[in-house]
Order: sequence, then C-alpha cells, then structure tokens
Amino acid sequence: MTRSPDTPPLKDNIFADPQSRSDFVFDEKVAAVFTDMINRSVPGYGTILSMIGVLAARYCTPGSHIYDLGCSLGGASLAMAHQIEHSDYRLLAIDNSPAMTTRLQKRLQEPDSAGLPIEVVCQDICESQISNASVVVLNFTLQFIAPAKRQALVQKIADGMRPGGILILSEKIRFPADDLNELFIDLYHQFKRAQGYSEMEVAQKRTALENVLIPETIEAHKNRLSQVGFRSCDVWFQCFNFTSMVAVR
Ligand SMILES: Nc1ncnc2c1ncn2[C@@H]1O[C@H](C[S@+](CC[C@H]([NH3+])C(=O)[O-])CC(=O)[O-])[C@@H](O)[C@H]1O
Ligand SMILES: O=C(O)C(=O)Cc1ccccc1
Repeated sequence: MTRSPDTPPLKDNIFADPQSRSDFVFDEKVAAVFTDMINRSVPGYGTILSMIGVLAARYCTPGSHIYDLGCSLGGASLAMAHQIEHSDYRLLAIDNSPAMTTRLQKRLQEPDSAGLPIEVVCQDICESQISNASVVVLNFTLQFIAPAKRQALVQKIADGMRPGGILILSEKIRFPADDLNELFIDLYHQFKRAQGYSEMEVAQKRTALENVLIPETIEAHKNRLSQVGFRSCDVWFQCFNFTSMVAVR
C-alpha cells in the first residue's frame, strides 16, 4: 500500500512483546514503522533533517553529486531536494535494505516529489563509488558500519568530494567519562519513555542494538575526519548522546 503524505505513520511496537534475543535488522517490519520509530527514538531528528536541507542548499554546487548514504526512507534526501532551488545536481540515495529502497522508490512517485533529481540505489555503501560530491550525508548510518570498515569508507568519501564540499555526519555517540556516558544513556532512556516506549521496549531494543550499533566518541570521529583529509570539522547539533557534525573538504 502506498501511504499518502498526510496519513499518520504506522506505530512502532516492534519491541512491545517479550522477544528471544536477536540482532536488530532493517527488514520489512522495521521499514513499515520506520518514520514513527526514528521520530520517537532520535532526539532532534526533525530539526536535523531541516538543517541538512539548509546546509545542502548552501553547499550544493551546479553539476555536482549529492550522496545520502544509508538513506532509509529518504528523509534527508527529500529535505535536501525540497530546499535546493536549482535542479542542476544528481542526488544518489543509497541503502542496502530493499525494504527501505522499495518504499522510497514508491514515495518518489507521489505528486509532491515528482521530478526531483533523486536516484535510489540498493547497495552496500562500502561498495558505492563516490565522485564529484559537493554534499555527502551520513545521517545515523556510520554507526551501523563495522568499526574496522569505517576508516576506508570515510576516506573514500573524502576522496570523492569537491574541494569546499561538506560532509554531514550524524551519530549516536559514546562519552569518554564513564559517569557522563551513563548519565546521557539514562537521560536518553527517559526521553524514550516520554515518547511512549515502555520499559520493556527500551530494554529489548537496547539489547538488539548491542552488537549492531557501535557508538564512538566525538574525538574519535574528529580524528578520523581530519586523518582522511577534511580541512575542518565540528559539532553543530547535540542532544544527550546524539550529535551531528559538519566536515569541510
Ligand atoms: N552497509 C550499508 N550500506 C547501506 N546502507 C546501510 C548499511 N548499513 C546500514 N545501512 C542503512 O542505514 C540506515 C540507518 S538509519 C538512517 C536514517 C536516515 N539516514 C534518515 O535520515 O532517515 C538510522 C537509524 O535507524 O538509526 C538503515 O536504513 C540501514 O539499512
Ligand atoms: O532507538 C535507539 O536506541 C537508537 O539508538 C535510535 C535508532 C533509531 C532507529 C533504528 C535504530 C536505532
């Protein structure tokens, strides 16, 4: 079924019933409720999408490529395409979950997004070719890539960017001081409870994400970004253990 933009998203109750332990995956079940899930699970998600649109409108240069890596249902792609005033660019929205890319393809056939220069690709971003990029978005995606593969991926992105281009990197982060790490995880769980998730939902999703979503410190991200050749980088958004950074090539 194609859901029109004014139908409310289906409610995420994936972890509401007791589960046997299994790792979190971006399957059909998750894709079907993803809009509700991410809106209730990432503090500031709506603001981050809007500002990715603002940043893309400023940095997208004529004739360049934009990459939305790990695009899910295309929240960031649509925010960018709606903010950029010209259409002299190619936006490649890439995700390796067929459940996500199939839904995004359908979404792009709706009248409000007809003609946007967005191409959807179902692919592992570690295999994608990056070239001629003025804007690259990793909006809560790098955290799902195996830590051993992160350096090569970020190096490939830096190598495929135009000078002066921008990388927007949003991540769940870890804090170097154990007490603050515990504090922010606890405040984050309180936020999820306030978003309507039960104690059990919070606990079961935490377990399911344990081996799948590996957070790093802001310092580790900054070190990697500067090692691969970004000229400057810093945090532009943070709420508890969620952050978004910009890095300029
Ligand atoms: N190796 C991979 N290759 C391609 N895609 C991948 C890979 N690993 C994970 N993904 C994809 O990365 C996405 C992460 S969600 C991004 C939200 C989106 N950016 C948004 O702005 O709404 C973040 C979250 O759920 O916290 C999922 O769709 C995965 O299939
Ligand atoms: O829910 C969490 O614990 C998160 O870290 C955010 C999230 C959002 C959507 C899918 C996976 C993780």
